[in-house]
Amino acid sequence: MTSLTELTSRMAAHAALLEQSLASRGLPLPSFEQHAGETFPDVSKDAAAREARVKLMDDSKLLLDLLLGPADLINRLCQSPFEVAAQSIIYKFKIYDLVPFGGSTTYTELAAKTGLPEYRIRTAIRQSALNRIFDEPAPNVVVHTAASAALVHNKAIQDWYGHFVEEVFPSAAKLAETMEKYPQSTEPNHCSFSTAFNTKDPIFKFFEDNPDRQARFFGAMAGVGKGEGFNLQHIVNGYDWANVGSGLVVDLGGSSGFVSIALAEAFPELKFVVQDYEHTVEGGKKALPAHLKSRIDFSAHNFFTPQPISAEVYFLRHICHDWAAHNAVKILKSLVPALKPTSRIILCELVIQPPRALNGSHERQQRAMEMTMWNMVNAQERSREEWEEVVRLTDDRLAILSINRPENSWDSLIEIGWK
Ligand SMILES: C[S@@+](CC[C@H](N)C(=O)[O-])C[C@H]1O[C@@H](n2cnc3c(N)ncnc32)[C@H](O)[C@@H]1O
Repeated sequence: MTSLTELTSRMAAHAALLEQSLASRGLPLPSFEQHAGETFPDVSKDAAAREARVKLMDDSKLLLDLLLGPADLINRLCQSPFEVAAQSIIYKFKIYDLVPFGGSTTYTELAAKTGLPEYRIRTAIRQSALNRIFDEPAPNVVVHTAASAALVHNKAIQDWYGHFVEEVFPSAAKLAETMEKYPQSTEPNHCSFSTAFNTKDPIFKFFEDNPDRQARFFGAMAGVGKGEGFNLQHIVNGYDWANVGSGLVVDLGGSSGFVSIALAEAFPELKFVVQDYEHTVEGGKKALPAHLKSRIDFSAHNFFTPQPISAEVYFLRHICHDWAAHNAVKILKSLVPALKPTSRIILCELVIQPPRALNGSHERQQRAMEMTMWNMVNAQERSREEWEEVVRLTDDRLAILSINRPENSWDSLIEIGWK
């Protein structure tokens, strides 16, 4: 049993600590006012304040759940699809572009511009405002909040949001139906995404044939790298890249090459080849900054076929989690003949923890990633033991040499080499 007064006293102490840290750094109080920033004021350099913020998030969720009680908690959870459904209207009709930043509009004007009935627009925006995306400060007056403004000003957030409301959301609704149809399948196209989009292709092939969706997906993936947990600096600082010297890094399924770019900027000796589907590497090549052209190359390569390049490091970020074990093993097996005695395979992936081993926000992120892999690709995130099993099935001469999760990183760097 939890005492509400004890819980809220603990929260008050953490809130005071956090506010002191903000004040001592000259940072503003957190706000959703439209001119406020996109992220919580940066207290990342103050470990106690960071910890207080995480504890407050966990405690405020606990407080809300306790105050709801079991039956109302279920009721509220079951209403949550409507929260995303409202966002799908906002995305489809680009309502964020129709509200002037710094000014206001009306439901009447939004109805005229979108061709939707005024009462429908009003319902969608009032639902969304409960999540602080748009606000109605006076009747029939609609303004941006900092969150809705982020959808206008930050393309990566917009792409991430679009991918979720248009692809993840309809897929999630098909999960139980898909599991009933293919209860034991590990095929990549037996997933709720394939059911929702009525395709026999795995998602990446589907995207390859739908360039607009693919561009949005890559925008979304690049955006993920900008959040604190998936910040690319964790990769830059989380492995001894300097020790690779002027060696070659092959970035398998490297998309537009954004990880290789971050590493190349930090380690001027390293060289890279980014491998992915043809459209993808063509796009990456075109967008590559001129000063990196001599050190980052792109080549189309299917990672299920034998690796043609001999390199010091084969780097795979968020690749094996897209595939069931037998396919993850196939991807790694295709590297084995190319491995030199000193070569390393580095996986940048989550290492799933049991319940309550992490703080609530971190655990929520892990569970969301597990659900994403299940829904979108019929694959899975893995625990340490499950990663060890993938390596053992690849080649029993290989082993995990180290696993490093940099502080505040969601991903770990899993280093694999010869025993
Ligand atoms: C989840 S994304 C990860 C992208 C990037 N590594 C990152 O960290 O965000 C998976 C990538 O694998 C690529 N991919 C999927 N199947 C592939 C295949 N058979 N051969 C090469 N690349 C593939 C996709 O095009 C996509 O860029």
